[in-house]
Amino acid sequence: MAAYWSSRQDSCVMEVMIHSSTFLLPTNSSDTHPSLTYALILLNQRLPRFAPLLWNHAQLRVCADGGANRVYDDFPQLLPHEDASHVRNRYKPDLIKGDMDSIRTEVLDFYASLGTKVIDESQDQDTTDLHKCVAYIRDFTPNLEKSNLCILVAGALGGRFDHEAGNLNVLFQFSAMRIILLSDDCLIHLLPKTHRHEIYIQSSVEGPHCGLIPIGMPSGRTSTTGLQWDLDDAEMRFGGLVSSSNIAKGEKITVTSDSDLLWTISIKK
Ligand SMILES: Nc1ncnc2c1ncn2[C@@H]1O[C@H](COP(=O)(O)OP(=O)(O)OP(=O)(O)O)[C@@H](O)[C@H]1O
Ligand SMILES: Cc1ncc(C[n+]2csc(CCO)c2C)c(N)n1
Repeated sequence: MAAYWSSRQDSCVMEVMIHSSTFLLPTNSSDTHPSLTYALILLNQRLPRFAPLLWNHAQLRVCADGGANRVYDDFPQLLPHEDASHVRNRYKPDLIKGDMDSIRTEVLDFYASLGTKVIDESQDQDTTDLHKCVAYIRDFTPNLEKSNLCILVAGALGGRFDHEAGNLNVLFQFSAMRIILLSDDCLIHLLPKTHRHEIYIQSSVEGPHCGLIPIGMPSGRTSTTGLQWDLDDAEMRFGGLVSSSNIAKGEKITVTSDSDLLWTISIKK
C-alpha cells in the first residue's frame, strides 16, 4: 500500500511516497495509510509460493503469454489440498496478452472457454510480454492517476538474465507507475527521485536483508535512515558504491536521492 503526503519540514517541498508490503500479509490491512488497488501480472517463470495470496489481493489478473501455463500448472501444486480442476476453474485470468509463442494450445483453449480475454500481439517483436501487459493496464485503467494502482509482477526473477534485465527495464520504462517485481526470495521496485521515500517494513514477512541499487545512472547524493549501513549524501554508481547486503534495522526506512534507485528487500521463507 502507499500514499502521497506533502511535507514542508524540509527546505524544499518534496512529496513523500509511502511503501509497505501489506500485500504479503494474509489480510491486506491498510494500517493508517490509504490503501492501494492491486493488479497482478503473472510471468512465465517459477511463481512465488504466495502467488495465490497475491491473486486474492488483486482486482485484475493478467497473464503474460506463457504466464498462463504457470497458472494452469503451478496453482494446483501451490494448493495441494484442493481438487486440481476446481483450482483451475477458480483461478481464471482476466486477460492473457503477449506474442503467444509460449502459451500451450490446451491452456489457451481452456481459459478462452472460461471467458478470459486474449490479446495476441505477435506482430510486436520489439517489446516484451511484460511490457505489453503493463501498457494494457496503463491504457485501460479508468482514472489511472487517482486509482492508487500498484502492479505486482509474479515470477519476475530467476532463470534467464536477459529476461530479468528486461523485467527491471520495465520499471524504468513505466517509472510513473508503481510496479513491484516479486520472486520467492525478494521484491524489487523503483524509488523515483521526485519523492522522498518512507518504507515501512513488514518484519513478519520481509527483511532484514535489503539493497539500494543505482541502475541506469549514478546517484550523486543519496541519504537514508533506518539501515545498518546508512548513506549520508553518498555517491553511488555501478563500478563504485552499490548498497547490497544492507540490513533494515527498524520498522521505518527513509531514502532521498537525486537519482532513481532500485529498492530490494528479502522475503522471508
Ligand atoms: N527466465 C525468466 N526469468 C524472468 N522472467 C521471465 C523468464 N521467462 C519469462 N519471463 C517473463 O515472462 C514473460 C513471458 O515469457 P514467455 O516465455 O511467455 O515469452 P518469451 O517469448 O520468452 O518472452 P518475450 O516475448 O517477452 O521475450 C516475459 O516477457 C518475461 O517478462
Ligand atoms: C535490439 C533488439 N534486440 C532484441 C529484439 C527482440 N525482441 C525484443 S522483445 C522481444 C519479445 C517479443 O515478445 C523480442 C523478440 C529486438 N526487437 N530488438
